[in-house]
Amino acid sequence: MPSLFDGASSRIEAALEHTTISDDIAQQLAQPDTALKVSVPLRHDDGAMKLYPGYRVRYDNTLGPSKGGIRFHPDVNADEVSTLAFWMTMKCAVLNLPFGGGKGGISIDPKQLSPAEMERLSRAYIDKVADFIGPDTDIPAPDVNTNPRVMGWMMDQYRIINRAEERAVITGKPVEMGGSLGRTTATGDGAFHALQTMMQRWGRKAQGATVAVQGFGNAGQQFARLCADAGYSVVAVSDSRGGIYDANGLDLDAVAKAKQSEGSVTDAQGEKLSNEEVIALDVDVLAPAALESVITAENSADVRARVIVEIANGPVASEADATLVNNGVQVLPDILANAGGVTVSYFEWVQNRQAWYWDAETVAERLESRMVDATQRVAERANALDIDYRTAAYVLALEKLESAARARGTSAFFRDGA
Ligand SMILES: NC(=O)C1=CN([C@@H]2O[C@H](COP(=O)(O)OP(=O)(O)OC[C@H]3O[C@@H](n4cnc5c(N)ncnc54)[C@H](OP(=O)(O)O)[C@@H]3O)[C@@H](O)[C@H]2O)C=CC1
Ligand SMILES: O=C(O)CCC(=O)C(=O)O
Repeated sequence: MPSLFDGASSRIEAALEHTTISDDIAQQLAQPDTALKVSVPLRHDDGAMKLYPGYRVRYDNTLGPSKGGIRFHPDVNADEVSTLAFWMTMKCAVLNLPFGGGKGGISIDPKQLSPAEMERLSRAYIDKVADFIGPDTDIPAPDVNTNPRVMGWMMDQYRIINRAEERAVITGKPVEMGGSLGRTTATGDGAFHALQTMMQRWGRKAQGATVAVQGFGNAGQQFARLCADAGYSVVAVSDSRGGIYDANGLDLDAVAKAKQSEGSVTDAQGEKLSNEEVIALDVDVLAPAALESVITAENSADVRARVIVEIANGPVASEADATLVNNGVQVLPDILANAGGVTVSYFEWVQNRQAWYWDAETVAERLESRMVDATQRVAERANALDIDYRTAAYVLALEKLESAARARGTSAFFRDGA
């Protein structure tokens, strides 16, 4: 099996077959521009001191400062962080955001930490990466197992180190600290706009269409709620402990309550099923909203959904692409479908720099407009070239990056006006 990174970058090769741009850009994107590995010290509540591996990668800065979340998870490693930073590069390019791609993380199980340990860990991470990040160089944000509270601690630590408040250094902060309204729901909101835009193009109706969502966190939960409100029937949801199913549609308020009070969706009413079974459900829309590579060469033929909305980053391994395309499964790719989060992060950065804050309606309208525009551009390019949506999104991203690299003129690949 190829590494996560090799699998991800193979999509560039596929896209280059459908565009006339120089493959110099593929060379430029073959590895991260800068990668930092640190040891993050944490004094546990019982007095024990342990060191955890931490990472921050600035993948490519052609379009602007690198941008991307910070993940706390036991599986975080250098290959994963680089891959996530690569996807951020492509995502920001598809959305026409003035950012390159970055990502960070710590290899740790945050579920074993008290709130005080989480705060010390978040501050210790910033102690290690403070010289590497900045509002004009690299701007972190939340990802799996990190949230506005963690971003607030991190921004505060950056203030302590620099002896100056710098709100635009981190996005996804609490609103009280300069966070944008609408950032918490933005990833789910954006995925929903991408789906609705495509449904309209296909002439398909939401009413009664069935949806399964794997992952009931920040992004998955909001997407599920919007789908239910729009008339879809959300028949299955899952989290790290497994899933639940109801052919008549789940009561999402009850599911959220069970998740909040008991820690898992599996504590709500519904037939129990495994995460593997969620992937194979006969539904109209499958939304993987948890981790990478849940649809692989092994299980891709089991997918019965008509549409996959990639809310997670990299939920479909590259080896599964061909089977899904051949089986007529329409995949709305991660670098489009989950771009709502970074888009509102961009809005937050703009608001921080102007010290001028937008109301919730303005954020929502601008997010919808950007998501609809990007989805239409991807769909139109896919139709024009008779290719799948993922390849079309990569074509758009590569063209954007290539023309920016040429305009910049500083890249080794584009010297002398070549
Ligand atoms: N937050 C954001 O703004 C953005 C997030 N994304 C991507 O969306 C995905 C989810 O992120 P986010 O919602 O923020 O993260 P959260 O930490 O809020 O939620 C993650 C969810 O995934 C579940 N999960 C973890 N492992 C598994 C597993 N093995 N099988 C099934 N479910 C699992 C978790 O379960 P449990 O609750 O039990 O831990 C949780 O419900 C990630 O891929 C992330 O990179 C993409 C763009 C932006
Ligand atoms: O909001 C951001 O800057 C990045 C969010 C993120 O990590 C992602 O889109 O995967």
